[in-house]
Amino acid sequence: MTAPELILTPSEMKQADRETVESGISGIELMRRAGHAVADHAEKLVSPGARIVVAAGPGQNGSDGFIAAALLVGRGYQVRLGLLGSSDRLTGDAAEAAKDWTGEIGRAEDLPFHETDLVIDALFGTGLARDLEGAVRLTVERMNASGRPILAVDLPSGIDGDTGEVRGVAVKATRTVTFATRKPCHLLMPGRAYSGPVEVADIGIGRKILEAKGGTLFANNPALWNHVLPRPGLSSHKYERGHTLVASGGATRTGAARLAARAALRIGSGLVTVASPPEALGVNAAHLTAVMLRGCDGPEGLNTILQDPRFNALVLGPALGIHAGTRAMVAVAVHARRSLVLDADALTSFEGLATELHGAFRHAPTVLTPHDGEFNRLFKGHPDLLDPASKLERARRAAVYTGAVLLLKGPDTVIAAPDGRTAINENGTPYLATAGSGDTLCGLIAGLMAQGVPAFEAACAGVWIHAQAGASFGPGLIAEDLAELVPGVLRELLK
Ligand SMILES: NC(=O)C1=CN([C@@H]2O[C@H](COP(=O)(O)OP(=O)(O)OC[C@H]3O[C@@H](n4cnc5c(N)ncnc54)[C@H](O)[C@@H]3O)[C@@H](O)[C@H]2O)[C@@H](O)CC1
Ligand SMILES: [K+]
Repeated sequence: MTAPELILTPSEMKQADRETVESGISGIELMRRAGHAVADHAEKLVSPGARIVVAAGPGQNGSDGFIAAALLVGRGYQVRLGLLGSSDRLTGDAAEAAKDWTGEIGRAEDLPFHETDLVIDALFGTGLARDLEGAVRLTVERMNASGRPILAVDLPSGIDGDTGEVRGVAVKATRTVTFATRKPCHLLMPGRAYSGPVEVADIGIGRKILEAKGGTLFANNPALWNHVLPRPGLSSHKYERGHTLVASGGATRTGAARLAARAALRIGSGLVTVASPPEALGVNAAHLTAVMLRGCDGPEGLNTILQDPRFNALVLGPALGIHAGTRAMVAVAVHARRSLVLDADALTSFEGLATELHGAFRHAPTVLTPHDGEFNRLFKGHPDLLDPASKLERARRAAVYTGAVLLLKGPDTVIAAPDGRTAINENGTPYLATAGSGDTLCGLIAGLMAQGVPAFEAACAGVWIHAQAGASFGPGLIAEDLAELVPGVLRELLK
């Protein structure tokens, strides 16, 4: 089984680095390995004889640049190096690394970015501490304007390693070589777009150390959850595969629930029922076949249905209406302690009332699936949840606050569990931004939970499968297609 891909934050990586040094590999040796990895990668991009320009910063990111520059000269490249600031100010390992370079040290500001075959960006890495301004800013702008291929060392300079945000201005890299693990900025937008394809170089920091210092943040891919996906045995029957209930909106707002229901069925929920307001029974009945239908008049109706313990997973929110009745249905669901997915109107009905959800979901597996707008409305008046610059941090805090798995949607969907585990998704496609796409996602997650998949894994798997299905279709995708594409994705996963 492949191990899940760990993502370490800059400060976690610093600790892993320190621990590795304590275990006997020197700091300068780690830097040399990093420099080697950069040189090796550059060699894949341009052939010996080519011109390479290295822009080095004052910290260890610059040191990696110095070491790579020296190696590349030895391999027959024409290398020019420019430093930000004066070389007299380099200290410790950085001063040591600079000694490898015996060529001229120019000023980073003066480098001929337009007249080179490759730029190596070694200005700043994980030590970026403030926005880029003045001469540094101009240097980065000139680098970007050159139109030449840019290889970023560790991360594109100007991108915040934790948040993926641009600090004033940032290098638009063609590719990035990073060390030991990817950092959050390689997966979170806009950092992901600025990084280009990212190669992770092994510089000898062991998995045990990485797990001890990080261990809570992952790239969302099948290695994280494939082992808990339901694999029905020969003797399984539908009642063992769970029963998902999806609440429908009124007569003119029923499609969302059916999309969710269909998705729950496709992902393997043994039975799926749409709980419909009496006035919408006709329209729902006209469109449902394998999915069953039951009348459900508001919170009381839901309470009655949930007396039957076989309904073990529930979707509330899609087109349900923004009002007190929806809040009351959420309260019924919470009280019934079923696996629960809340989206759309079920979240927006609590606009400005998030305190009512404080700790509310601690007692049953629950997944909340807001996009940024819904998140901001839901947690209005809670700056501690809204203000962190990092999407990771916002999702993590909201998960702890509510006791639910918080799935914050976007091109870089973040899934955070109250216990701290967090994953960042990256297989999304812009074609998923289509009406009803979110309803389908709810159904996938609830359908997995109905089959006993824990909330965090169900949310992660649901997001990934949803995105994979969308990507496999591409242009022209509509939400109705998504559930029909799920079997193809599952077939690959369950091989
Ligand atoms: N385990 C790892 O990840 C390893 C990382 N190494 C490298 O070490 C780097 C981190 O090194 P450092 O901690 O020295 O940090 P950086 O080299 O990223 O930057 C720190 C320096 O930049 C200055 N600085 C920060 N923001 C600035 C701004 N906006 N404008 C002007 N100056 C600014 C700081 O004063 C400091 O001198 C990594 O990115 C990576 O390249 C490798 O050398 C070895 C192993
Ligand atoms: K860099």
